[in-house]
Amino acid sequence: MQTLLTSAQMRRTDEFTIANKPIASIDLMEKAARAFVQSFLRDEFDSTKNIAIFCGKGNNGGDGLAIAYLLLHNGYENIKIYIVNFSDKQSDDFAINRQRLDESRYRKTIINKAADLKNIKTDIIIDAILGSGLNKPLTSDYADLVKYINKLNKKVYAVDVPTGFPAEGEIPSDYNGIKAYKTICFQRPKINFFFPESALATEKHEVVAIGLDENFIQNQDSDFFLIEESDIRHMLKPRKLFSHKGTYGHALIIAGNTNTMGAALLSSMSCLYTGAGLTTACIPQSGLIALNTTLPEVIALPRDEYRKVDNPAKYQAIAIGPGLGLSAAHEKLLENLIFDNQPLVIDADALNMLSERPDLIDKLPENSILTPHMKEFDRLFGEHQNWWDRLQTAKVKAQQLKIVIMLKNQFTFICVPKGRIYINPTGNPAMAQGGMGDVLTGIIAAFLAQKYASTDAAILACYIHGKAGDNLAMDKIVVSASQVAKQIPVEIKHLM
Ligand SMILES: NC(=O)C1=CN([C@@H]2O[C@H](COP(=O)(O)OP(=O)(O)OC[C@H]3O[C@@H](n4cnc5c(N)ncnc54)[C@H](OP(=O)(O)O)[C@@H]3O)[C@@H](O)[C@H]2O)[C@@H](O)CC1
Ligand SMILES: Nc1ncnc2c1ncn2[C@@H]1O[C@H](COP(=O)(O)OP(=O)(O)O)[C@@H](O)[C@H]1O
Repeated sequence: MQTLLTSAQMRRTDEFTIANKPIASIDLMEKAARAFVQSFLRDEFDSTKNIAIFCGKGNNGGDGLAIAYLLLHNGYENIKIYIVNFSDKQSDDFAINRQRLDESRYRKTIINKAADLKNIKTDIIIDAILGSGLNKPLTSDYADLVKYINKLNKKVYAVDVPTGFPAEGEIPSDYNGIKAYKTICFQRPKINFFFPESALATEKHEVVAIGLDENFIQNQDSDFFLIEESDIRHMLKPRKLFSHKGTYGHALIIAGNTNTMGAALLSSMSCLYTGAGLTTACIPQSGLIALNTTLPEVIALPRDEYRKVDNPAKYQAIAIGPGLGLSAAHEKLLENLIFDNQPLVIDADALNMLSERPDLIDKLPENSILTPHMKEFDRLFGEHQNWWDRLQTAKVKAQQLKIVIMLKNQFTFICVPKGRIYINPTGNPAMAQGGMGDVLTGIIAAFLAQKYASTDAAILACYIHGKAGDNLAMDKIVVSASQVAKQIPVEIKHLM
């Protein structure tokens, strides 16, 4: 897991690295600039392009100057350097890089106020005005300059963080910072890059290592952790010699209705393909033929007037919700399951019924897993105006109720009872299609059936679900939920 840090913690890491490694502050800046340029050159290899580099007077601007220097040395002739002179202060390393530039033949333009800028002709912009030192919203000249740059509608590469974008905390809905095409950030992604609102500031980000002390970073106190493939490889348990279906547990999927039988099929299919020893689908009578013909391996349990799961203890995992439909009978079924006090996976309509019965929320069995998307989450726990606040609520609820909350999105946040938030990096917009969440629910149930702890099951399921989607999307514009389900055993095999 990568520990993710706030700007203040990054600054401390910076200081610690300089104090404890044989590297001076200016050399760290040089390393950052080199790492930026390496990544930039992979995208922009045409050295005849016009590049405008805007540099503030802090360390972000210092990076910008070093980047300009390196690009010029790489044969990029058409570089214009703009020094944003809106403050009397300058950082030491900015000053050193500025002096180096002053002593060279390279020219620069000083901008004393936003209105100084007129008729800039450029193909590409590098934004090094303000970085992680941002400590208030952009106003006056900074706001005007950024507005001007955004209006040029050019490809903007941001250094470390787009100017005006808060690295953590609430992202204002009226965000007025730089709108970058790509942000190349140092050592760790900013926490806020994982929120949907970050699309206002950057289309994508790439993290480049600059030699900061990894031990120091990993040992910082943080709630945020980015899941890595190596974690998944460590967590997965191989199937054992002499094992049999009983070894891998029995999962019960309570799902489907007359018009939504597909949801039950998708969840059951992914449960089967994730390796549960036995999968039983509790479905409406009307779905029996569909189940028996499409998934002959799955046991059918008709749900007519079904109000109670007989002997729930015989299942190692119970998931309820996909395509279930809302009814008094289903609500009773959910209530009874909650009173049975066995951990549950609760998705879709089961979440919607739960939001109508707040009395049941407090009674959720410990280690249950809730898988809401944004709207389901807000129905359960109240409206939120932004993702930062929503995530804070999810974190608190997961701790209070001792459950796992998977707040689904492009980057899903997995909030666990210990107060940690795991961020899943896999998945892509080709997966934005109905049924994808049903598949996720089946995968979670299968991992629980195989006796993975709730937190591990949630992390594994989310990562592998997204990874399957990523690999399938390499040559497809859209990936269907059943394709993802069928890809799961292939992904698990690759990861083992
Ligand atoms: N740690 C790392 O990994 C490494 C970091 N490096 C680089 O350093 C960057 C951080 O640099 P930094 O700390 O000097 O701050 P930076 O963003 O340049 O701002 C300068 C000053 O602007 C001011 N200011 C803030 N907000 C404002 C506003 N809205 N409107 C007006 N003014 C505002 C504020 O000054 P103040 O208001 O406090 O006087 C602030 O101090 C980081 O992003 C990365 O690029 C690498 O070089 C090496 C490794
Ligand atoms: N753009 C995307 N990038 C990554 N994952 C996505 C994207 N869109 C959807 N997904 C994933 O697909 C699933 C959708 O869940 P959900 O909205 O409950 O779907 P459904 O109810 O149709 O089954 C989630 O796991 C989500 O993370």
